[in-house]
Amino acid sequence: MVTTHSLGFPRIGARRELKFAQEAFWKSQISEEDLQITGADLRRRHWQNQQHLDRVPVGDFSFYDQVLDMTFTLGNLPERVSDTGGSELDRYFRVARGRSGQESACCGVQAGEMTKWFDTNYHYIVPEFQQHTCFQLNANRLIEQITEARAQGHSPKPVIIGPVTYLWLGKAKDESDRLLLLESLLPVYSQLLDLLADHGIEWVQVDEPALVNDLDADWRHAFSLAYHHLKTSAPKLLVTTYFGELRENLQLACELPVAGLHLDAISAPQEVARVVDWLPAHKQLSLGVVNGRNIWRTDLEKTLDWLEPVYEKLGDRLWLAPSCSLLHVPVDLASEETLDPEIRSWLAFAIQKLDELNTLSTALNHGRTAVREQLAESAFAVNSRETSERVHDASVRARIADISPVFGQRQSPYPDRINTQQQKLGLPRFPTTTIGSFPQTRDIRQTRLQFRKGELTEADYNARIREEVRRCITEQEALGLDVLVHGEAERNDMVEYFGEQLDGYAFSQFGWVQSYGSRCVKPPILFGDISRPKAMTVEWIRYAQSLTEKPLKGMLTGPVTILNWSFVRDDQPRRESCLQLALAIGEEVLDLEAAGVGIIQIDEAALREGLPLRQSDWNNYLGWAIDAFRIAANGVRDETQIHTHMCYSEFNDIIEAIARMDADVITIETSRSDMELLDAFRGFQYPNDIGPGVYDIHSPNIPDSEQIRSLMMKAAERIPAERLWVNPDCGLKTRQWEEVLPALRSMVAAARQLRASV
Ligand SMILES: Nc1nc2c(c(=O)[nH]1)N[C@@H](CNc1ccc(C(=O)N[C@@H](CCC(=O)N[C@@H](CCC(=O)N[C@@H](CCC(=O)O)C(=O)O)C(=O)O)C(=O)O)cc1)CN2
Ligand code: MET
Ligand SMILES: [Zn+2]
Repeated sequence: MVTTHSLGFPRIGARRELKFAQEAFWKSQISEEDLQITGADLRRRHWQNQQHLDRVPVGDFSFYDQVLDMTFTLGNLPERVSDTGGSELDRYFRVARGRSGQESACCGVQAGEMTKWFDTNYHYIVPEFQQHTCFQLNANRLIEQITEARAQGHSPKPVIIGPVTYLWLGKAKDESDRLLLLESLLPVYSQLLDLLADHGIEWVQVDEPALVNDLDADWRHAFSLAYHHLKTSAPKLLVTTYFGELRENLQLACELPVAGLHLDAISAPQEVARVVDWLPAHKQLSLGVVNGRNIWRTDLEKTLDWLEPVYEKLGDRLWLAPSCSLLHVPVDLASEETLDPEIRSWLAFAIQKLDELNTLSTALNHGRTAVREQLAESAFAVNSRETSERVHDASVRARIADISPVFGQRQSPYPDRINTQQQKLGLPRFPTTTIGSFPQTRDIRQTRLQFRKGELTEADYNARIREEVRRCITEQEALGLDVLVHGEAERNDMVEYFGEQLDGYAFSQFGWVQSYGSRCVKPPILFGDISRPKAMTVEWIRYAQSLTEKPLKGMLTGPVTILNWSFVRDDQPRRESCLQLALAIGEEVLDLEAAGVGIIQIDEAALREGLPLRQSDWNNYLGWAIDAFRIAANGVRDETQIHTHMCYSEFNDIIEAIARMDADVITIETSRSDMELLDAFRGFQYPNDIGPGVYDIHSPNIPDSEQIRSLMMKAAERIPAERLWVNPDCGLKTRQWEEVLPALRSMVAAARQLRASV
């Protein structure tokens, strides 16, 4: 018999129950106990959703982030929170979100750095290390949840992040070599595993996705070392890898002295056969056969075609699971009532994916006839999608075939056109601007909800959003900002908003996926060839410009980001979909220009995140991704200034690609890294203008002007002052007006001081 399990389940809740509880707790509207009750309810429900599995994951639930949970389990709290009072949960959220000086009688606490979880849109809190970091086991959370799962009749399989990946994900704050900490980390893992054994745990899932990355000899050695150290522990270890191919680490992974290995058969299908051959006969092999990163139904028959021979070879040693944790997909398709029925029939969310898993295991255990109906349904859906006329659009294909290199070429090189732009715009030195969005207040979201429910007419909705745009312009003028934005009040999300307006896209009602903490996204579903039926943003931008004499920056999301933050087609290369998006956004850029918008920002927030995990695949990706941006952006006249924005980007290794975008101004995240990121720009002599983010918008901390000024001074050591802009790290939509106004006041004040002194 095959064993079924899952690597993790979405924790936010089908109706985002966790999000609402977290946010209420942070606002002191509910107690810690209330929040704990919501957590327990969600765990109960999610284990129920997974009850057909032979083993359910325990420890995948989190009040903020599973990496931060591991940091607490290992007693690796940053020193700055250790004596800040309150309960453990208070300290936990303090690392996650920071604490402002205003909030406590004492002092502010800086939030932990947040960064992307591999190539996903999930963000984790980066573990912090120092040369003398000591680890100390705190297993309460895990043990309690194991007890909880058992009491509910489940067979728990604790999930932890493995020691090597834990170090890999973190950062040494003192430049020491974090790998040296492995020696002191391993005894704590041993202790944890022993404790789990004492609690009768048979299998532990140890996540080691670092194995799908490029590893140097030291990191590879760390894997052998770690698992030789842990091999004497009592529970059996299932080392899980996902998100990519093992490649040169395949043998290493197979030879680790553990009882089982999980391979992501969706992103590494061609490695299945090799692993089946290599894996020593006493080990279990878990295969991730249902895609945990997208929402398409699995072609069950095709999967069985290759899986049955594997089962014949492995017999009981075979386990089946989704390719990775289901954290990256929405919970339940059954809630979706407004999706087009044809498109809906092509989809599977987390619960449906587990059903598919169940069908596959039944087919292996009892033969295909035992699940004849399910297989027929799957085949029907797959066929319907393959042959649907809604997927293919000949005119889009024709436009793609017409693309030529001139599409991506500005009329003149940057040094020439920047002069034209400066003459036209007349901006001061250190121009101030924002990244686009202003607070998405409860009021705006309620308004949108009412409109969606039909309680508000389109005219009324538009009037209310216009009011919000007006307020936003008034506030920016009062602040004295130099380049204004309309504030994005009309957008639910910077990607979903465009998805809703483009042909070739569908969108869900409840398809929420956690992005970080309590923040979720509803990735739109790119199912067919993309085209733009009509202008998407022009009316809003034109309206905003009509309210001010100051230059207004039009705001678009770029093709690469729309692609990376959508659920995308698996029936054509990503490159193809991206070029189609580029043509659509390019049309919008030209419409904005024609409407008299002199500055256009095209956000490519997710460009870096889409970078393949393996460096040898970068050039290919960067080639088409940067081409797509250029096609979208560069059809404008010299006097039109193109901005782009990227967040959480480590630029060092892709700076040349970024330069090739040829945007006139790039605004980037840097503040949490203390302008360190700018070293990339210094080394390469990045030619164009740069706005290094001067304050972290993800934290409620309000910066003072001195902090900002000193950051800008650091920036000026690296970039010529005349090329610097002053702006926050990212959009302000997640903040409150009460936070935004004083922060921007500090920012404008800092810019004025700089103009006087530098
Ligand atoms: N797609 C995407 N990925 C991204 C980012 C991004 O902006 N977009 N930014 C980076 C950081 N990630 C982020 C992800 C989400 C949010 C965010 O603010 N999300 C909102 C939801 C945005 C949204 O779609 N809102 C809808 C629906 C809002 C809603 O919840 N409505 C309520 C009713 C209103 C209420 O009572 O609040 C309901 O439907 O029940 C709208 O505005 O229309 C949230 O979680 O709160 C921010 C940053 C990286 N990845
Ligand atoms: N223009 C967008 C905003 O300001 C860019 C955000 S990047 C995640 O919200
Ligand atoms: Zn951003």
